[in-house]
Amino acid sequence: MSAAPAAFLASEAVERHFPRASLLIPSLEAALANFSSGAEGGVVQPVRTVVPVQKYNGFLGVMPAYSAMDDALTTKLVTFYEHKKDSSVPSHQAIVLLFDPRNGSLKAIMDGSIITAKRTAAVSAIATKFLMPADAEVLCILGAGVQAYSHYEVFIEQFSFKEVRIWNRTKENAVKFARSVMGPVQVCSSAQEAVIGADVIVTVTMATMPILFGEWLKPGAHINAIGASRPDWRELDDEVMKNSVLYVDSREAALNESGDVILSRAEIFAELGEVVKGTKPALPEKTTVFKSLGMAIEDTVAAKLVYDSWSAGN
Ligand SMILES: NC(=O)c1ccc[n+]([C@@H]2O[C@H](COP(=O)([O-])OP(=O)(O)OC[C@H]3O[C@@H](n4cnc5c(N)ncnc54)[C@H](O)[C@@H]3O)[C@@H](O)[C@H]2O)c1
Ligand SMILES: O=C(O)[C@@H]1CCCCN1
Repeated sequence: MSAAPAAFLASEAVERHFPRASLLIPSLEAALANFSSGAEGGVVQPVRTVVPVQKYNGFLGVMPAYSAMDDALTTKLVTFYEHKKDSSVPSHQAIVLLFDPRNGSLKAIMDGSIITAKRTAAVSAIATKFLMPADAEVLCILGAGVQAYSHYEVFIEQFSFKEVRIWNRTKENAVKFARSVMGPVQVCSSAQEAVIGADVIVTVTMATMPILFGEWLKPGAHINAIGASRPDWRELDDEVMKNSVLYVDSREAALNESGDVILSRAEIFAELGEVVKGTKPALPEKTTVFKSLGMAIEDTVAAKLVYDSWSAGN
């Protein structure tokens, strides 16, 4: 006897079954809370394995996870390469493999790029909901790549900012961003100009050295720090890290992978899942950083959502 062949869900199918990042927010909140509940949360998720491909400035990440609550077993394979300006391929490419947890059979292979873009932005939206200052008016995005777009989409849907600003190292991509999204976006010529007075800041760059400096920050601002996922990479300077209350997705991952956390020696206050559960407070009146490394369990719940919708024939 052999298992039924695995389904292949290309990016169009994933997009069709996962059209909006916000659809995932309830299951992501549950997954974050379960992850931060230890053994009783039923999440098994080792820190990802990352293989450097030094010759080409690239990395291969392997991200397995099992959620007992969702009864879902996946692994994501993701490559991330420092972008060559003339490169025609995206800097991040991914697939997610979904297994039948009862017998180990492979059920589906699906595009992982859309899942990565949307689940990351949805988790940042969750962090922002808890940690942004009351009456936040100004959103600032540093970076104009894939994650900038996915964050913009879910943030505009979930919150009501009066002003959105963007800065990018290559200004023409910031201009392109401002022209292609639905609402008004102000293109800034420097990161400092974009950050000063901002209430919520999203850093979504491939920077390896700080691009956000503490001296620019409005007290009480909330920062979602999405890039710099290597132990020697930074997006935030020491002043940001030391003068903010630091939330992370996973303590273990942050202490292994985040240059911003490791090199600044900043103290981790809480995992986001602990805030969702209510065992650690959200402190929206303080300046807060949510350092996101990205967790396999987020891909697991996203892949389950896509697969369940697809197999129901929606
Ligand atoms: N935390 C998570 O869960 C998660 C998930 C996916 C991606 N990421 C990270 O988010 C970041 C953005 O990912 P993406 O898919 O949007 O990448 P992308 O390649 O689409 O965009 C990268 C952006 O960074 C800018 N950039 C590149 N090098 C820079 C530098 N040295 N200084 C300043 N800006 C620079 C580029 O101009 C571009 O706007 C990456 O660091 C990526 O690894 C995190
Ligand atoms: O969680 C993720 O999917 C990404 C992969 C690339 C590095 C940063 N984190």
